[in-house]
Amino acid sequence: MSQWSMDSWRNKPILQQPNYQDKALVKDVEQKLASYPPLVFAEETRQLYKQLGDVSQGKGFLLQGGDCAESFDDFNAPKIRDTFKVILQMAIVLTFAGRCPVTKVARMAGQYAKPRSTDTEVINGVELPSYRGDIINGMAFTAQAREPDPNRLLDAYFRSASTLNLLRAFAQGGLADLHQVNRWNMAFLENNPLKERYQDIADRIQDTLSFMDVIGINKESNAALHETSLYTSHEALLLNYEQALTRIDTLTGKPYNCSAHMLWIGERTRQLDHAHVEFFSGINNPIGVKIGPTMQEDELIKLIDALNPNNIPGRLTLITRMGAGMLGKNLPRLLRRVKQEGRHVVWSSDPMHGNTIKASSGYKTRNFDAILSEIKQFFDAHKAEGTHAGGIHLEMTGQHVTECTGGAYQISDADLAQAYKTQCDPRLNADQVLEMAFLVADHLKK
Ligand SMILES: O=C[C@H](O)[C@H](O)COP(=O)(O)O
Ligand SMILES: C=C(OP(=O)(O)O)C(=O)O
Repeated sequence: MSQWSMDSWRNKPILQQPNYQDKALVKDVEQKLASYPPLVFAEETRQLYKQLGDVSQGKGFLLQGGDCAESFDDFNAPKIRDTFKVILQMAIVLTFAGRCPVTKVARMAGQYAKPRSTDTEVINGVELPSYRGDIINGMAFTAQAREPDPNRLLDAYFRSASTLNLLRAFAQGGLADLHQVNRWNMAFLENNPLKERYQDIADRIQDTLSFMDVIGINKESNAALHETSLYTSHEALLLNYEQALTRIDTLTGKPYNCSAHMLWIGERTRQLDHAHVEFFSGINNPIGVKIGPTMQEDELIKLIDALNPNNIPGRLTLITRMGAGMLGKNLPRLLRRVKQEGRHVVWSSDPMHGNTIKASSGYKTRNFDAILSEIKQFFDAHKAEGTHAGGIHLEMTGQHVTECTGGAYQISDADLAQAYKTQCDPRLNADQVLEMAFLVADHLKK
């Protein structure tokens, strides 16, 4: 077996990569990125690793969510703030109603690259390269926009740094203060049928805080009451970007990817003998891998062993994305085998990617009932197999979009056009996320 090195992935087959014209510019950009400061610190990554270790042992729940693809144009504070608040709000419902510690991981500050089903897109007889995320090319349907541009790697780095900076400020600077729980996205809650249920949780938290204050436990003595930890993650598709941001940690002497705390390998790039598995086998961050319905038991064990040969709890999260119609047949056999073989993993459910359909109006959408059904089946399968349903992975936004049909407001195919803003796949809006949070909390409590 050949030795792992930071660039040993370059000798392996690789899928879903842009074909840049100017190869010299790519090298130049990679060198610049490698000389820039890391975005996260390895020690933070180890804290997340430890928390995920607890989750894999049944002591906690992973909430991972954010945009399908972050956008260079729609890059502003309100958008970052609103998604941050929806994540907090969902975490509060899960923690309080579900009585379960929640580890929060945002699909933010780097979620810029998209694998695609086809290399090209045809509109009115014109064929152009597919849009692959703002780190690669532009969405506009012109030959110029669709040409992959290496300078976009630098733009993505600076935007990620800036997003992360604001997330850290929100997490530690007071916005996550539990005393503010009533003010997190209350505007959108105003007409929400679940408002009373959320309000009840918020009131109970306020009561608890008042009581704790009386007995001397307050935000001066306990940081957990006014700060939170929010980790970042993205699909690590562009390995030259990930390599450039991989650094040897001075405390441990080991390589850590410092573009985000957690990275995941997508369903389309997780082949055992390919570049993505090679690269992440040598990186020390917690890693996720997407698992679709065709995954076979033997293949899964080999993949687990390639990415977590020492079977360390917290290292590997298996994010299943099977589709509501496929999960019942395919998840239980995988749960059974992984349990039999004694492998430590976090099982998380992505109920989005297996449920994408084309609406009659032509939009790519996902039906809320199908999403809920996949989650419900995920919990039921774990219960039946005696394994821990450890997390949820959502494409969602804090904004008022109409991208997924159904939910309390019964968004129909015809409504999709009202606010369909995603760069690629349909996201849950803040109302739909809250509705889902209560459902998940009910399962967690059970
Ligand atoms: O988010 C995941 C993929 O990038 C996305 O589902 C691919 O979409 P496509 O099938 O339209 O290419
Ligand atoms: C591309 C993604 O998912 P998958 O690999 O499961 O298709 C994603 O989560 O953005």
